[in-house]
Amino acid sequence: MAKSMTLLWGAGSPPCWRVMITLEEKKLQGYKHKLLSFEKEDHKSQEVLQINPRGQLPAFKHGDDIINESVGACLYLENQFKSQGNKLIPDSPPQQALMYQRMMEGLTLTEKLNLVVFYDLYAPEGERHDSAVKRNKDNLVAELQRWEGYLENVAAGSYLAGAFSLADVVAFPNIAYPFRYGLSIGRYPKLAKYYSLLKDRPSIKTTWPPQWYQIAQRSEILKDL
Ligand SMILES: N[C@@H](CCC(=O)N[C@@H](CS)C(=O)NCC(=O)O)C(=O)O
Repeated sequence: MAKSMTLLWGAGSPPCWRVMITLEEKKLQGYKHKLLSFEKEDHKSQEVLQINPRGQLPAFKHGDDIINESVGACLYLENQFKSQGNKLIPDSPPQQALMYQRMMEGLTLTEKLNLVVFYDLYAPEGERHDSAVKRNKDNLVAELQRWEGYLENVAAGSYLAGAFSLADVVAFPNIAYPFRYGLSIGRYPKLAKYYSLLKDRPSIKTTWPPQWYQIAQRSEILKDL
């Protein structure tokens, strides 16, 4: 079954990582995959555009069915392979509600993080403002503190919505990311604990971005948050 799946991915991309974690959790090893380079603009190649006309990664298909949006792909895989591997959507209404809530909030975290880390990419020279940099940083601090608060209320050794779920699949890459950019363990102890709980989970360890092994910390851009 996995053999009929193709994933074009970029190393360190949180959306790609989500899909890869889900494929591992659902025991779908053996899917075709190709690591592409953002630096070489591989994501704008015909090979990607044929699957993802936005020229973004992930580009994912199962047979002839294309589902590129990372959260959509995770939901698709869970729904298609419900009884295979780990169950990623809880049944009980309160846990399911919390799971969907945190899963979708994970996208807000992505957005706020990207606005700080990739500001220079989004705003061309001449259109950059110190006030925007400050506002984006303040928004990210508020968002990270919100997640710190969520984890404050989570039982020790537990995940975002009870058992490991799609909420963790979607949010974890965006929690790992800030630490790679120097986020303070001291100021965000709950996030740091959650990060260290999940980093050794087999599905996460196996899919760890290859270049992160070479350079553990990319920069210190988030160290003062
Ligand atoms: N909403 C998409 C976002 C995908 C996305 O932003 N991918 C980035 C890599 S992290 C990308 O390909 N960026 C290159 C570009 O937009 O040109 C998803 O969640 O799958």
